[in-house]
Amino acid sequence: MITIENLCFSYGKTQILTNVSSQFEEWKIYGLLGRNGVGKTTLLSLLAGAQEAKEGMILFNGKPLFENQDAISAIGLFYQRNDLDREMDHSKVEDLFKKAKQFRKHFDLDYANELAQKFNLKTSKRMNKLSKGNEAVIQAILGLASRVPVTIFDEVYLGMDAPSRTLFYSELLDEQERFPRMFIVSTHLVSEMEHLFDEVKILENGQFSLDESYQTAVEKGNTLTGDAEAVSNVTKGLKVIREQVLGPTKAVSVFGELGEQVREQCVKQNIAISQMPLQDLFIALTAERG
Ligand SMILES: Nc1ncnc2c1ncn2[C@@H]1O[C@H](COP(=O)(O)OP(=O)(O)OP(=O)(O)O)[C@@H](O)[C@H]1O
Repeated sequence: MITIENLCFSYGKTQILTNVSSQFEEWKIYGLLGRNGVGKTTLLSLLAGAQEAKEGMILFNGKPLFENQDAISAIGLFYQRNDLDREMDHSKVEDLFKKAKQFRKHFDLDYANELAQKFNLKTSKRMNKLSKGNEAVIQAILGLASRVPVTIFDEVYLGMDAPSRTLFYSELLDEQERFPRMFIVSTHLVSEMEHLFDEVKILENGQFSLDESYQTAVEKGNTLTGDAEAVSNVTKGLKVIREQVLGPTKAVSVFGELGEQVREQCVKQNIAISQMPLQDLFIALTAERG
């Protein structure tokens, strides 16, 4: 398990993370969401021990994570193009897989080759001759086949075409069933990936503005649609995150638990309640404060 306590991080005078506290538990898939530049990659690199948290704490199974040998062998960070690839620019994909096998004791070479076939990736190709999409595919394969207890994918889908992304998502779910472990996945493709998530964390203004199970998160976002005046009355005092007026009809999205009273009012006044998809909830919540 990874625990973050009062984590602060800055690049020079620019504060990126401010007093972040949270937890990442075993056997769960976490979706890390946030607008461009909020600090997702920064947070993931801290979680992977690639840089040190100078203020606050990051613990791996109760002990400081940075330069902790147990954490180093248990956590893998996979992103579009990493140093291992660069060092191996003139090597073949099959050599990269063999190298990964030496480096990661649970790396499954047969599974990596099986995935390469599924993704139509020729393992005899040299690394510096790969398309951008295939570079991304390699990171997905390395992450899945490494079978490390904590697998972090930082926007690894970038450059992959739609069929490859779909294959990646289904392999990730299959792997999670075969060898349960923790996955932390940062993404902007919320609607495409939300079915993967057990937990959702939205990073905004240096903190998690939402940090809960996927189910709880989506149950909190509802759109009330009906007669404009009736909807305005029912939603008074609720946390409104989006409003749309369509002639005499109004659709108001609210965040938070809807009480029995509100639900009864909606039935009486013919106001439809629909749960917001995570993508819409993410846009509305993060657009709110710009
Ligand atoms: N090494 C660095 N030195 C200085 N500033 C940096 C450095 N790395 C990132 N930043 C800045 O820190 C902020 C957070 O960057 P980060 O890459 O963590 O965001 P992100 O949420 O992953 O963004 P995106 O979704 O666009 O990939 C950005 O403003 C970025 O410009």
